Amino acid sequence: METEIIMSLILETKNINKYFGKAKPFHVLKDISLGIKQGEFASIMGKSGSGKSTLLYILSTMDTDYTGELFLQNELVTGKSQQELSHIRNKKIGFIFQFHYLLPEFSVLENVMLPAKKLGLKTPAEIREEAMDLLKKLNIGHLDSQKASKISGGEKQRVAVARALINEPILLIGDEPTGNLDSNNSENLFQILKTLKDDKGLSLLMVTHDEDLAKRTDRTIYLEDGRIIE
Ligand SMILES: Nc1ncnc2c1ncn2[C@@H]1O[C@H](COP(=O)(O)OP(=O)(O)OP(=O)(O)O)[C@@H](O)[C@H]1O
Repeated sequence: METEIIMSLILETKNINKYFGKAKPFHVLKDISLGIKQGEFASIMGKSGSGKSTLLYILSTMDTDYTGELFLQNELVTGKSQQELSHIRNKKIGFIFQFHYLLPEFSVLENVMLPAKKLGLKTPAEIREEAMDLLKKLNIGHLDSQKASKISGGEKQRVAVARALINEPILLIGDEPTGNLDSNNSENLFQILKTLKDDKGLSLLMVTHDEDLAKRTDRTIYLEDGRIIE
């Protein structure tokens, strides 16, 4: 029984601790142990300064300066080289941020294709076709050749979702993905994320300040002063 539960974890942390500063260290994350199952949509909430972004950086393998262990699909990623981590990140994790970080002078299609080109597992023609498919599924197929700087905020976030999905990740991590959107676009994006979970069995982990959205996820992880509180 226990094996079954362990097998289904997409992401797991064991006793993660993090300090900022050397002379007078500030203990920012305290014994964080959590697991995200396949097909689970989890949200992270907590006051400003509680450690949410710091935790996301570690979970997304971008910050390696911590103690404890991080597993992705039961594989220990803590201690791997930056090159290995970059490959794992590109292949397994999709990111959506509050600010989309699209390349403004590139077209919508080019922005979506970029992570797949970087990963280098498919031909440009295959990548183009898959990027186009994603844009169409997100109802922005008609914007493919528009410059990213020339589309609306809600459209930019949908492009960011397509970009996050192009390498078929197992986990989507969002740092306040709806934070910069009006309520209509926020709801729209939330529905898109929920569909990805329901239809594709994708695991999602999203930091949000929106209590109503958090309530509609499968589980909310509350952080207080760097600690998970139930
Ligand atoms: N590079 C750093 N050096 C020192 N302290 C830092 C650094 N980055 C963050 N902190 C501190 O760590 C704590 C947690 O910061 P973090 O950004 O993770 O909080 P947060 O919960 O994401 O906040 P917010 O909701 O405002 O984004 C804060 O007290 C912050 O001031």
